[in-house]
Amino acid sequence: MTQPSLRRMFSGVSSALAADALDHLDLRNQCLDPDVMPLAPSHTLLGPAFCLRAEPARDTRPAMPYQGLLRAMEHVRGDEIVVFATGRSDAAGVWGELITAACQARRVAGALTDGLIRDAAQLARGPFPIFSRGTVPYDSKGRLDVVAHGDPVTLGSVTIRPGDVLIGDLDGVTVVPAEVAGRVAELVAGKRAAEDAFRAAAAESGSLTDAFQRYGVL
Ligand SMILES: O=C([O-])CC(=O)C(=O)O
Ligand SMILES: [Mg+2]
Repeated sequence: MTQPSLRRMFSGVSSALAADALDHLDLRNQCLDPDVMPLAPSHTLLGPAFCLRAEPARDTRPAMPYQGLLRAMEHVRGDEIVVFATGRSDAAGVWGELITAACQARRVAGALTDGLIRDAAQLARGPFPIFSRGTVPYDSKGRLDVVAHGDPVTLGSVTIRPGDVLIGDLDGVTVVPAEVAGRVAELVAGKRAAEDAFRAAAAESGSLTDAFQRYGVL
């Protein structure tokens, strides 16, 4: 799916609205763990996933460090979001300002990891959206090696396949499987209209019960 069509389908759609639509399709396990959060409140994600996976390094003093990472990052395309699966590792900051600089030049749409990042002060001031569990100053060299890219990855209990649509904001990250993206966009439009009507009614009457009886959403 191209970014312009994704933008058209999901413009302004929150992770919560997307999760509600997925609930409707009985896809009830599509949100990442709640500790995966944006580095800055302005950091939001919308785009297809580019997946890579890291494992604990075999060699703490590698002669040729970063090889898997460098190889993988040659394949990421503009508009994609790099999904860096680490098995929720605390071993190293797998993302930083140098990787970000290259990604910005390629117009990559953002980065997401179930691990940790570093260079947070610079990155929090920048526009490139980054979601992670937190920060640590350690380098990945000799700690975590990228061992695969282009394959599905699992973050916590949620599987992300290349091309699945990621919607992230301050609430967290919702993963929309690519094959239901069109249906989710339709359901979101309906829920959004109902929420708008609910909000107006609730603001006027102050009664949640009344608004819920009229519009059937919350
Ligand atoms: O060295 C790394 O893997 C991450 C990093 O600090 C950067 O991208 O600046
Ligand atoms: Mg750095």
